[in-house]
Amino acid sequence: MEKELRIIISGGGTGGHIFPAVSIANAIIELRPDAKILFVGAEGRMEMQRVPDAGYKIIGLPIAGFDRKHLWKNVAVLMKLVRSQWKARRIIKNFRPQVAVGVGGYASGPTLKTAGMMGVPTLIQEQNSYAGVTNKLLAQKARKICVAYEGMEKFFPADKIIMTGNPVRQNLTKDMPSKDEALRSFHLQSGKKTVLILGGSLGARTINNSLIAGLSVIKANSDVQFIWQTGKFYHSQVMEAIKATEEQPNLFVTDFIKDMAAAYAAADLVISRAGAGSISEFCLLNKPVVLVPSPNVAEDHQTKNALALVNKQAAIYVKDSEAENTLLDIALATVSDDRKLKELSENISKLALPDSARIIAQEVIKLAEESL
Ligand SMILES: CC(=O)N[C@H]1[C@@H](OP(=O)(O)OP(=O)(O)OC[C@H]2O[C@@H](n3ccc(=O)[nH]c3=O)[C@H](O)[C@@H]2O)O[C@H](CO)[C@@H](O)[C@@H]1O
Repeated sequence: MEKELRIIISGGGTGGHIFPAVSIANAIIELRPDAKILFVGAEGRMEMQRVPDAGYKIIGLPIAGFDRKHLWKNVAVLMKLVRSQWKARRIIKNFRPQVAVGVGGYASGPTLKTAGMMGVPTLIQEQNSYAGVTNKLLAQKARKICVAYEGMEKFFPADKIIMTGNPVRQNLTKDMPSKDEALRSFHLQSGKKTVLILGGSLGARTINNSLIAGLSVIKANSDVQFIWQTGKFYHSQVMEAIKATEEQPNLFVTDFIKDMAAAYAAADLVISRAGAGSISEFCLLNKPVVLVPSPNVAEDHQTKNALALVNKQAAIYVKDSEAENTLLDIALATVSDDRKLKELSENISKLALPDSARIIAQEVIKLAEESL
């Protein structure tokens, strides 16, 4: 009889780390339905809700990020780090995984470091074109490093790197509803052009402000409708602004979209930040997109993510600082230009890397079996 596989997956903080993790877990279960998977996240962060939503168990560590502005506050952060390592040690002792997978974000640091110290092989997945601090630290001990962009030898030992692309949640490619069904679920009309507005998993201030500034234009263009994801932080501000303009029948507004398959099925055009996970989804689903990279991320990596597409005429680029003046006009002109939509869709489809989750899952299972 095959011995039971036991795998820890750790990381989170934003959807960009959580959803690839869920997708890897699903692919492992597809290949080995008997595998036991345990997630380890950070208390109070998004993964503590999204991972159970996806049907997996998660335990939280009391970890927090370093405060670069108020250095004195980091004494408490260091204490939390030590407590997290103890907790990670207990989790690993009880669960006895054969492999630990890190997807970046706070929790993967103490979990994978402790796993490595306890002799458990580790694999990390880096989603971006610029490696995160945690993954760079964990790379020395990791057995395999799965990446989505060329040139990652700058950050990681070349012999450990495997080019896999970013895993995308399986339901986005398998169970897409029809466009009409999708539109109905957002209480929007069929037969109208639809723009999906995404601010990454947390929402984007600039994108929200650009749309708020254009509310009267949106109202006047009643032949175009919008699905607008504001992010939790900005939701009430956006709702207030909309209320002030009275009725807006061509808008569906929400803080977070759970059913992204429906959102993509409904959309003729997407406006979005340039997070690595979102970009992988646009490529796989051949979605025409206007990208507004966040300027507030390490090494400006979203601009690099975006330019990889823009340089191949596979996306439209709007600079964050220019969005308030130009974003809505560009989106409205693009969504009514069928030739342009087709060209963007064809070009972006060429950049898709399907099968990413399955390839990573195979590597994870291989490592686990080696230590059975
Ligand atoms: C501000 C910040 O630190 N952003 C980083 C974060 O982005 P962020 O967390 O925004 O991540 P991504 O753009 O990579 O992915 C967002 C994910 O959330 C999903 N989604 C989004 C909105 C919604 O309402 N519902 C929903 O399910 C998308 O389908 C996608 O799967 O991680 C990415 C991957 O490491 C990085 O490239 C980004 O720079």
